[in-house]
Formats: sequence, structure tokens, C-alpha cells
Amino acid sequence: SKRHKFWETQPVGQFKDLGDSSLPEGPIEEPTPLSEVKQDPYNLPAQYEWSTCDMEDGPTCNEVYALLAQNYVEDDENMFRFNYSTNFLRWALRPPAYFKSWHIGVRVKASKKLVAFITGVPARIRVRNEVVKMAEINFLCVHKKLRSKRLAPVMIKEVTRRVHLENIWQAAYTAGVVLPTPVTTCRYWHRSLNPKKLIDVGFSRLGPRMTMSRTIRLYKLPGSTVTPGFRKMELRDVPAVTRLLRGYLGQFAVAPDFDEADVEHWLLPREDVVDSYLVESPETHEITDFCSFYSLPSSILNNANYSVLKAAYSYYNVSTKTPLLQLMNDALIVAKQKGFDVFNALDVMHNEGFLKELKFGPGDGQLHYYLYNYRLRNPLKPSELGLVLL
Ligand SMILES: COc1cc([C@H]2SCC(=O)N2Cc2ccccc2)c(Br)cc1O
Repeated sequence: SKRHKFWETQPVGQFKDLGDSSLPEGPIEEPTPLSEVKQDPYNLPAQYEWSTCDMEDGPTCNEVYALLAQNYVEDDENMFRFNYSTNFLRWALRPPAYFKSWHIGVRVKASKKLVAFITGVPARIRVRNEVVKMAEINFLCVHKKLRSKRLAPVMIKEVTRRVHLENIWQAAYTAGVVLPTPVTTCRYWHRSLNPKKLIDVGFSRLGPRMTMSRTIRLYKLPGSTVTPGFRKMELRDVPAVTRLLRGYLGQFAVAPDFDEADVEHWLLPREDVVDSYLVESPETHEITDFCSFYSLPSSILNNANYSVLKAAYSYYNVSTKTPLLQLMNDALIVAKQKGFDVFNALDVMHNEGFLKELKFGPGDGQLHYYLYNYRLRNPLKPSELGLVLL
């Protein structure tokens, strides 16, 4: 149908296959011999050209930052837009074994202006008992003035072609829109840390029969964390955190297969990018728990008093001794100490167990997770998903 003209041509679960449990779980199409992968880039409309973006190059990184800051995802009411920082983009796009060729820009030939972007990074993702090499696809962005020129399909085909050239045949991605066919559908929940600002910018509303001072009191948090042994993660903790995380993520149907190099990249604290804390037992010095969140501000599109919303996003959390509720409350306390206005979490993994209790409220956005060229017999519940994409 017109609705999914492009996606009906792709190896993804098709709506017509839903419920057909005779179809096996696993790759939909077999790899093609590398010699048969299209060697040359797909054709763009004549006035545009492909341009691989070196995120280590300052000016290029700033061009990518500006394109996203002006043209990337907004909420349905166009009140907010993601404002990924340059340090966040360098972190997100240069994990172990990354490919610069997967950082794909589209420029206007005449002016060299960057007008579109799409990226992939390699990841080992376990799907049930299979560890699959995948590309995590992200940051698909077309300049507002070039929408509905059907650039997205050719950009998706080009990043797919470049992923195939590296002999990778599966991918994972998320979208706020329904495409064929979600692996699972999650919801964002939000915990106010600065209720006055959230109400002022129109994200939150004063509850019925609630005054502002009553609302501020409702969301008040202790000035310091309560768990003995709660501290920032350090480089020396990488082996223990890797063991803890691998053990914990093993229970979910889909989760990253992190090794120590992955943990060092994705979870070692980076200022204003990602924060990680752990609980080291004061008696045994064993590392028993872990929590982390990343920093992704949003531009506030038209408010008289504020231009940026400071948001923390729950990343990977492991609780084996400290109750998850207490661990996450300590995460909220640290996020508040660091000046975040709101703490966001998806209802994935065991998050449902603390969302309501810790005064999170449901957001209006749904986030759909997708796998490319990999069929799951049935969609997952969000609690079976152990993968957080940036
Ligand atoms: C507006 O409601 C929501 C918007 C967003 C996204 S869309 C563009 C943006 O900037 N967001 C981050 C944000 C903005 C404001 C508050 C919390 C998070 C998400 Br994700 C979940 C929401 O429920």
C-alpha cells in the first residue's frame, strides 16, 4: 500500500506475516556474497552529493550538531526538539570498531551545505540465544526544507549498502512512528526534578487542587544519596561492571552482548554525556549494583524564560543487593544534584517496578523498536527488552 511503499520492499516483518507462526525466528534473507553487494553509492537527486562525516573533525562535527539541533525530532506539539551535544555525538558514533563510512551526510553540491544525515554503529546484540552482529541505525535527519522529497528511503538504502559491505546483515533502530513491524513498543515516563520549570515551559501542568509550593514539595528529594558504598564508576571498575551487567542482561530476550571494551566506552562517566554509579559493599568491596543515565538536553522552542531543558535518560541499571527502588531513587538524587530538570525512563527491563513508586508520570510518546532482516516469532513485552538505543 502507499502507506509503506518503501518498507514493503525491505526484509522486515511484514504486517501480512503477523501471526504466521510457521515462519522461523531469525534472519529473513541470507547474506549475499560481498562481490554482489552494490559497490557504488545509490543515486541522489542531481543537486545533492554523499559526504562521509568525520566526527573527529571539529567543523564537521559542528555542522552535524547544527543540522540536528535545527531539524531533528520534535514532540507532536513542536514545543521541544532534541539538542544532542557535540561531545554526545562523538561518544554515540565512535564506539569500539566503528566505521567512519557509516556516518553519512548529504550535501548540496553547489554550496556544500549539510542537509541530511544518517548513521550506523556496530553492535553485538543477543536475540534470545543468538548473538548477532548488527548495525544500530540512528540520527536519520532531513532538513525541514527538504522533507517529502523521498530522501529518507535512499539514505536508508545507502547506509544498508555500506553496512552490507562490512558483512553485517542485521540492524536495530527505533522510531516514534509505526513501521513494519515493531519488536516491541515502549513508553517514556518522566520524573520531575524541577517542577516549577517544567510547568513554566508547558511540559507539566499543575495538578488539580495543587499549589506550586505543594507541587515542589511533592517532588522534593534528599540532598544526598542514601545507599552505603554508592559512588561514581571508575576505569578500575570495568571488569566488575562488565560481569555484573552481562549477568543481569542475560535475562532479557534482546540485549547488548557487552564486553569490557564496550563497557569502558558506553558506561565510563563522561562529563555532560553519560554518568554511571555503582554500589561497592563497604564490608566485602564487592560491586553489587549499578545505575547509569545519559544527558540529552532539549531545545525549548518558544518560551520567554528558558531555552534549554536539561534531561537525564535512564540507561542501564543492575540491582542485585540494593532494592531497585532505592538504587533509582539515588540516581534521581544525583541527577537533581547535577541540575537536571527531568529524569526520563522507558518502561523496559525492570523499570516498571519503580516508575509509579518514584513519581514518574507517563509521557505521550511511544517508542517502537525494530530489527532489520531478523524475524521474531512474536513481539516482545517491553519488560523483555534489555536494549536502550540513544
Ligand atoms: C513532550 O513530551 C515528550 C517529548 C519527548 C522528546 S520529543 C522531542 C524532545 O525534545 N523530547 C525530549 C523531551 C522533551 C520534553 C520533556 C521530556 C523529554 C519524549 Br522522548 C517524551 C515525551 O513525553
